[in-house]
Amino acid sequence: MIKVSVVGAQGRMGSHVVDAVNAASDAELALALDAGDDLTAITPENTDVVVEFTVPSVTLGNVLTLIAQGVDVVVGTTGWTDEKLDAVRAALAQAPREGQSVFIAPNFAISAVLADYFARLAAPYFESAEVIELHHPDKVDAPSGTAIHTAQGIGAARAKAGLGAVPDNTQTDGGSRGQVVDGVHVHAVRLRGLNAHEEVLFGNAGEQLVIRADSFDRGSFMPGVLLAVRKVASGEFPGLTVGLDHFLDL
Ligand SMILES: NC(=O)C1=CN([C@@H]2O[C@H](COP(=O)(O)OP(=O)(O)OC[C@H]3O[C@@H](n4cnc5c(N)ncnc54)[C@H](O)[C@@H]3O)[C@@H](O)[C@H]2O)C=CC1
Ligand SMILES: O=C(O)C1=N[C@H](C(=O)O)C[C@H](O)C1
Repeated sequence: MIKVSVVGAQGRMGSHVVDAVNAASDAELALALDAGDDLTAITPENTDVVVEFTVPSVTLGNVLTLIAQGVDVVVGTTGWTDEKLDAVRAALAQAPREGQSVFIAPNFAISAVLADYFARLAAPYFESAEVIELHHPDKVDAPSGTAIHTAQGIGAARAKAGLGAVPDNTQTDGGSRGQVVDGVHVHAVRLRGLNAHEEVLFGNAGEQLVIRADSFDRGSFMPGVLLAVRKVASGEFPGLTVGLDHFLDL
């Protein structure tokens, strides 16, 4: 049995993870902690893997504390920058247990992971590319971590293919052109009734490709979370891994 603790256990995602762990035949719930709880209660004696779904402003601190506690961590919280990822790598290099793992996924839903993957494949073939993400209005960050990751992937694929800047003759902009991430415009919609959705638009003269992923329910993230827990617990992924695509045979 994999002993799993959940940090952010009272949140929208954390509470689903608690239920998913309780329902899994190969995992058991250890501690379920939330804001104000002492994370040093989590130790290698009671926990193999911690699942962390909190808020962008606290996740790095939580992950550093958990690394120092000697446990593996699966992170779904957004807000990760290159600097923060470097801080995790540095902490892992000093970790108390050999082969400790941290896994961070911008998105655990298979539809979103594949949309992101397909977007990277398509990117070299189109002059224009834009990303639209659409979420529930209780989300605290914009654009979504997934949209940033998708735009970064498109930007890297365009650069590798030698594509220049996307065509755009906008002369005035009050903010409607969105946030530019690695040369790709990213737009965020917040609408009651939505959960988590992303559309990637590619354009050439006379043609368009749209890749869309819709997550209608938070249950859609749980198979990916449990897959990550099992992969991390296997000990085959020491160090920092980012993205569920690493665990899929793509
Ligand atoms: N990677 C993925 O597939 C997904 C990622 N997310 C991301 O997960 C994060 C959480 O999303 P939700 O569950 O919707 O948010 P939420 O606001 O419902 O839950 C966050 C929870 O974290 C708790 N918390 C705050 N500070 C804490 C601390 N210092 N220590 C422990 N717990 C603390 C809060 O009390 C709350 O219960 C967001 O960054 C969101 O973007 C959301 C859905 C899927
Ligand atoms: O806050 C959410 O809900 C989600 N957050 C993640 C993100 O910002 O990409 C993943 C998914 O989009 C749901």
